Amino acid sequence: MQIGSEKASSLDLLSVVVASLSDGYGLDSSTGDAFVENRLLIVVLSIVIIVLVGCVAIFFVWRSSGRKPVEPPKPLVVKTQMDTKEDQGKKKVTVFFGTQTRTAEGFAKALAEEAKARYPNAIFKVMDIDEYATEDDEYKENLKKESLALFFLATYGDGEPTNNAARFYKWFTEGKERGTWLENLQFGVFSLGNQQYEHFNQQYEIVNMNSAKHIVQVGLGDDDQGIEDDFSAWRELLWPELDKLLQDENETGASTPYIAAIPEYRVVFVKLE
Ligand SMILES: Cc1cc2nc3c(=O)[nH]c(=O)nc-3n(C[C@H](O)[C@H](O)[C@H](O)COP(=O)(O)O)c2cc1C
Repeated sequence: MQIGSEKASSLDLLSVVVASLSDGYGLDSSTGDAFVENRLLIVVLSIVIIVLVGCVAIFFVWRSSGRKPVEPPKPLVVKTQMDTKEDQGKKKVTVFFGTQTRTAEGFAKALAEEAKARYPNAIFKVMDIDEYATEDDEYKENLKKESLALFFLATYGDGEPTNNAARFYKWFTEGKERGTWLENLQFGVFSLGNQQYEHFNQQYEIVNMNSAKHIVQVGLGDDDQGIEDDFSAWRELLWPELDKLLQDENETGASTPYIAAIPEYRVVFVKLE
């Protein structure tokens, strides 16, 4: 074999490599020779593998270049109740909740459900206060459009807001000109807390806006005593106020939504022959 020769072919080189490898692994010289003799087969196999790998690579390049760039998913448009035609002209009430362990959320939903039955001509929308606005400016723009809102806000730590109300709290307490754009907003607040804490129920203060009007006194829910009862008592104060705001003039009373169906009878006298 002409290793030193300048004309040594690549096949010779390969044979040498295979032969030296076989030596290194303790194969005897006859086995090594067998490898060398089959070098053509090895080279052919190598070429086949290289061609196959190349084809696969070309296929993937072709496939990816032929495809349209992946578009980012379109934001999910949530069809709110306000979007439908039959809802237009109806009065709208937004029920916000700021919660950590979901008590406030449960109260907000329970109230909205009962209110829907009482006031079929109004729309009640329950909102996680964090999801109400993605940008701080959106709070202002959205709140300007509200006319009636109910807030269920729990207090944590040293009178701090819940995580989902923290952004709203920061924006609201740092805001300067809220007086002007909240002129049209009427609202009610049910605050959730526990009197064992020093800063009992402080969160309601964040919605204690000057220009906006409380439709009902603030409900102070005390988790230490029976917050469900506090909620029920506050609800009873709320309904008469909502009656005034949401009941149609021709409605007799929202507290009696059930109308009994009275069957009609007709008496027919039959003359017997
Ligand atoms: C860790 C912790 C801290 C709390 N801090 C306060 C507080 O500072 N003031 C208060 O009035 N209540 C405080 N509470 C009571 C909660 O506000 C009360 O349990 C409320 O009902 C929880 O409402 P949520 O389930 O909607 O989060 C605290 C409760 C926990 C567990």
